[in-house]
Amino acid sequence: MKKVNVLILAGFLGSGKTTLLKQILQREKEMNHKTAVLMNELGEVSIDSDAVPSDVPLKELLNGCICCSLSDQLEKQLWGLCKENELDTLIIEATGAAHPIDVLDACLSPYLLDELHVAGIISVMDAPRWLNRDTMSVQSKMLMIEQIKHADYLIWNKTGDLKKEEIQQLKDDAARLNEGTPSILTDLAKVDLDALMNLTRKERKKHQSIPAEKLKVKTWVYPFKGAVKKEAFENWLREMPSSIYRIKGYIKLEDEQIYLFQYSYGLPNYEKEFMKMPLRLVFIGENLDTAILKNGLEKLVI
Ligand SMILES: Nc1nc2c(ncn2[C@@H]2O[C@H](COP(=O)(O)OP(=O)(O)OP(=O)(O)O)[C@@H](O)[C@H]2O)c(=O)[nH]1
Repeated sequence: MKKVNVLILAGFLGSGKTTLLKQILQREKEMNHKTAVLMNELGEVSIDSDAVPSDVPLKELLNGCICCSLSDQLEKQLWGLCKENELDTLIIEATGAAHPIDVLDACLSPYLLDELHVAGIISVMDAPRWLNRDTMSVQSKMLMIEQIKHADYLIWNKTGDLKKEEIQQLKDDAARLNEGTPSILTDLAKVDLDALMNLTRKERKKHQSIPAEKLKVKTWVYPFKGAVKKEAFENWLREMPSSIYRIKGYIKLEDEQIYLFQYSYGLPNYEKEFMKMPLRLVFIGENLDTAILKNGLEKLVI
């Protein structure tokens, strides 16, 4: 029986996994491959699913991490996707807080052995965040190290504005932490998709699990009552603690237009949204002081 080729997309919050996923889906469509996506988000609200075209079978696991609290559900959902569709390829986008080996373990369950061929783990790393990782908690740093160590293909993303020494540092870190693994430096997760799809999974190395309770990454959703002024919002963002790793959701600006808003490692990004989406932002980070956040956000509403 033909097995479904599985790719696991890993990498810290906001590193560029969904940006890569969109390109893989486009390539698989051009190759006439039937592809499905299993997407996991830490928050209770799904935002990234909009990146998946409506003709691609999609299952979502929300409000937890597939490498720990949702691992049983991951097996069930994978089974369902394989049984309901005649798939060639299945892409799992893990949350940025997931340990890739724990996700791999769930895919290698005896229950799924006849269904899946796991091609490997692709880790997308936010290069500027990695270079400045000393501002992060020990656990988050450890998780990023694990995501690099266990990659079968390593993508240093967001490298466009880096200096020569920083590029060299990334190359040295890749060689030190995961010698011999293909690694590339890029922007907007642009990669040679043929090379990526011909991945070979390496021998498993011993891994260091990082339990969710130790990682302390939490999510919080803020529903907006109205539009906000972009300038005031961006001033507020600049004052935000660095332990807020990621924000995503829908926001209305003073032009009364709704935008898909994304924020990761200091960079805000707005994309016009033409559907009437609920105005809310998902915050993901450590030590979220939701009272202070709420107070600041309320003041922004026009
Ligand atoms: N400046 C810059 N922004 C990028 C690059 N790649 C991705 N982004 C932006 O970074 C933000 C996060 O990208 P995503 O692809 O959603 O990241 P992700 O890893 O899927 O995020 P989570 O699923 O929340 O962990 C988005 O606003 C992207 O447009 C890049 O190379 N440079």
